[in-house]
Amino acid sequence: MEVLPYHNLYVGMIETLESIFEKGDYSDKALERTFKKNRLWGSRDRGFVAEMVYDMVRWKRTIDFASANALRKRHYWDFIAAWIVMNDGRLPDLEEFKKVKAQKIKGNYLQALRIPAIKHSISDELFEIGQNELGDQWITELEAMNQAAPAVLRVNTLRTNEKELKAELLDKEIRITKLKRFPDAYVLVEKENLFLTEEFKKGYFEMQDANSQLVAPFVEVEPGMRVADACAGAGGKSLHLAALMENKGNIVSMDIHQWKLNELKRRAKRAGAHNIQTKLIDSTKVLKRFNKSFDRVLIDAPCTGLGVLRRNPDAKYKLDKATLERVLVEQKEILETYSKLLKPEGILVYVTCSILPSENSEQVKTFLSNHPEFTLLEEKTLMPAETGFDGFYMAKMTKKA
Ligand SMILES: C[S@@+](CC[C@H](N)C(=O)[O-])C[C@H]1O[C@@H](n2cnc3c(N)ncnc32)[C@H](O)[C@@H]1O
Repeated sequence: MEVLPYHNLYVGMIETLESIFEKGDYSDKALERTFKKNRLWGSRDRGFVAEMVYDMVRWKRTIDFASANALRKRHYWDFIAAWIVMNDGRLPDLEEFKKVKAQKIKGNYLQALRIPAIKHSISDELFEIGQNELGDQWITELEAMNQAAPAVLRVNTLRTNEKELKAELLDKEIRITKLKRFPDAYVLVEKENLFLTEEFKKGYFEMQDANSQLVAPFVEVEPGMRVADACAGAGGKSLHLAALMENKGNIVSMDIHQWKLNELKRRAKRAGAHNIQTKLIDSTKVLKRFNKSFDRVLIDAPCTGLGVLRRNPDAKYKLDKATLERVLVEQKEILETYSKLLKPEGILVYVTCSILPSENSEQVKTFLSNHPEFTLLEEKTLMPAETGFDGFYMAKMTKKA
């Protein structure tokens, strides 16, 4: 690991970690604030701080153990030192690192490796949940999800095409390579902040994990159809559906939060997606008029997010059994409620970004046993370790005439 020696970088790092660990801020937002405050940092400085912060969030529990609970004592310098020592890095020659006992840290770290939940930096409760549902596979998946996620983009075919986007980005020395088996997915070769590019502002692409890009094609939409995106959030899937439908037909993007739908509208405008209409679901009554009116219903259900821990490592310490129980009830209700919107012979797709069978195949099995008018057409579980991308589950069902 390359370790930069400048004192101010560590001060910024500590401020960022405090706001993440103590105030519960999102890592990207906390980093953004730190960078705004330190405008003189160059790209190498920013890259170093960002990578350290993301890694330390990912390995928080392991580092805390190796540093003899530095975090609990709010000894952030010791916490950072432990991370550097664990990675065989050279501690910078700074006053705050002078008293660090590297041998002690290494000894603690060896001990940490013998306790699975600490080794994989996850809460005991969540470790147990995964093990109960996935057995030995859980460790393999945890190992995969403790890696940094690749940056993947989806070319927005409503605005541009592969050739044009590639050429424009290359002009700025940004290289992307095509991912086989994913029609519009490209992976970023070197780290870059793509959100700052002119091409992003023009709506030429969206950042979207490769497996997530398999959801909209799974819905089998066609131009001119009427489609409900029942849990649309900020619209990742709605935008992709609009592109596949070539802006023809009608997508109703629903959510229980207006602020998410506002963000969706903003993104749709940028992406040139004109066939999306948003609908706030503030009571199930508003859904009555939509009964049996859609050719396709996509339910991208709220879930534990256990397939996307790479992007959201903080969840490893926050998710618990009570959250899982609550989410299971919500998913069941959402399936009941929104499946009513489907026309006979239409297609209903249930999706989560979790890898737990209880949120996935078991939910679908229960739904099908209560609804003999539906039949299962296809089911896919995408595991992070096998695919190299985020974990997803999708089930395709149809309703008899
Ligand atoms: C997995 S996220 C959706 C992500 C989104 N489809 C995307 O591709 O960006 C689940 C969404 O379901 C919404 N939600 C939760 N309960 C809901 C309900 N009863 N009806 C509609 N949406 C709901 C949440 O607000 C959240 O935005």
